[in-house]
Amino acid sequence: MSLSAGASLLPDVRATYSLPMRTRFRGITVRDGVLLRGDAGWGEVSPFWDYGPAESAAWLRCGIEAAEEGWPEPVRAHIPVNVTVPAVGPETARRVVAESGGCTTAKVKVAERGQSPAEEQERLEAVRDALGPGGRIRIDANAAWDLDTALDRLPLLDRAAGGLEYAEQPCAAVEDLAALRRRTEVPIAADESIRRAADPLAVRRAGAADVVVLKVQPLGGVRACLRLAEEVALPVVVSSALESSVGIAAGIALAAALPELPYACGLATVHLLEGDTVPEPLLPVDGAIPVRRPEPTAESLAAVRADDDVASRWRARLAEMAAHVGVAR
Ligand SMILES: O=C(O)CCC(=O)C1=CC=C[C@@H](O)[C@@H]1C(=O)O
Ligand SMILES: [Mg+2]
Repeated sequence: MSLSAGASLLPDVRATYSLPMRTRFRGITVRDGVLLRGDAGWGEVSPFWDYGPAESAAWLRCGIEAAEEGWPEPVRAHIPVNVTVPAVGPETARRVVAESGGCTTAKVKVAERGQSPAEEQERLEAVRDALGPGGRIRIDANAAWDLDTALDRLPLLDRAAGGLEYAEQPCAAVEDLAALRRRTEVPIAADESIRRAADPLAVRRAGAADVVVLKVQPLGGVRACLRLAEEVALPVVVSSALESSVGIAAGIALAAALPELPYACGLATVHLLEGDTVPEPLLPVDGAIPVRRPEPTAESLAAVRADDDVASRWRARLAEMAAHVGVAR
């Protein structure tokens, strides 16, 4: 089945998976999605449920690229990755770092609703303690702070962490990121301002970031991200959208194909799931994930199969996304 030959068709939908999260993350406790299979291999399509059909269309394009076209040649064999520390208490944070598979960079979630600044500081102190002085710590506030709160919090969290590598999306608005960047020593990374923006290049024009975070599914696939990386001309961190290993493989393919990769990537998130779609998950060893493309098996898919209700919701959703992308089912 080929996309270039006449009418475009959706690759075979082979499975709908559903996996509990080990810790609540981004407000979700279960991750689910569909797996496509085409001539080039397996692809994952797993937009979060709060994304509508238009925004989710990019996620489908990424899955179709994986299944039908495959990815550009890698220029490296291993991708250094960060351990992702959810908004947990200090003891759990310490354990997450210790069980990360040798990661020396940690990305720590902050600005969780209902948590105090003191809890964030304790989490960062625990992560620094677990990583040691040579480790790197970045935080992600998911656009939750206004400019004044960010100006207030950043120096405190920078101190608690013993130095921050960068702060990811501290504020929502590009102008606020730019204003903050002018007034703080901590480098700024843009995530939502890239993946959920009508104009991802606005970040560059405004001088709003030192680093951009690229996620292959929300940005429409590996090739679309390579083009964007070239246009935006800032250092790139490839991060996951909490996919199973089939989807993580697309992020790994992007990280492997980028001409420069100066930072650890946020692709070690299979740890956050209770199980995986493949028998050999894409997890770090000595702080890096090897560049490979794991394949599901009948057994691995059976173990994570979504129930009929979830599967039928995904069928309906996929039909809406396919209509946006212009592929027939
Ligand atoms: O970057 C990482 O280390 C892991 C991925 C990650 O943090 C995220 C994945 C998907 C949705 C987000 O809430 C979150 C992020 O904002 O970066
Ligand atoms: Mg982020």
